[in-house]
Amino acid sequence: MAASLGRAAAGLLTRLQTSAPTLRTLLSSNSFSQNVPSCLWKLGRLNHVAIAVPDLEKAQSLYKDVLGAQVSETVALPEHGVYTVFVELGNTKLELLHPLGEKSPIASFLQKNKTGGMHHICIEVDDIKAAMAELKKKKIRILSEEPKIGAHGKPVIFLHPKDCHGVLVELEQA
Ligand SMILES: C[C@@H](C(=O)O)C(=O)SCCNC(=O)CCNC(=O)[C@H](O)C(C)(C)COP(=O)(O)OP(=O)(O)OC[C@H]1O[C@@H](n2cnc3c(N)ncnc32)[C@H](O)[C@@H]1OP(=O)(O)O
Repeated sequence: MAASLGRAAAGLLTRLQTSAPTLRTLLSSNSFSQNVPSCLWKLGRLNHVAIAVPDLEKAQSLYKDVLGAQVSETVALPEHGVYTVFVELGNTKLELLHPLGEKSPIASFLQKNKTGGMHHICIEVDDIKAAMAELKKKKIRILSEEPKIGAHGKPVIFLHPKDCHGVLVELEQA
């Protein structure tokens, strides 16, 4: 009786020793980690790429008349200090931006980039408040205390370009 108990205990010990690395492999394998959310919010699709332009009519005409894209009317967004025009591209959009008012956030950008240039990218998120909380913890500077309502009538925030490898990043609640 004692001998058979001893043999069973030894067998169990052997199985435990071999199962620990197996468990580690399983835990680190893709099939396992893909099902474990790393945070409470998720990035979605690229909503738009924004281009600051010194002459909105000329830029509109380039995309509409020369490149044949579908181009929206000009919309003034005084709370953002910009005029916007959207260019439909099928898989995403371009947002043409032009300064509105004396305190426009794109004025100094256009002073440095006289002929215009890529100003920001906008990526959708499923939970902007959760994104803000986590990004703050990770010391990414958010350029407003609270989300603002963006060009699509949805809450948006901007992340400092110096914390995003030189690119101004807008996050929009999907
Ligand atoms: C309607 C809405 C929507 O789509 O829903 C919109 O588009 S609103 C679109 C307009 N709104 C926004 O952009 C809101 C968020 N933007 C901001 O808060 C500001 O523009 C900042 C990004 C903080 C820049 O502020 P400001 O122009 O006063 O500072 P600054 O000229 O001294 O720039 C500080 C440093 O950041 C760099 N920097 C400035 N703007 C940049 C940009 N767009 N992309 C990459 N780098 C940029 C400068 O070169 C400089 O680097 P160096 O020190 O190395 O020279």
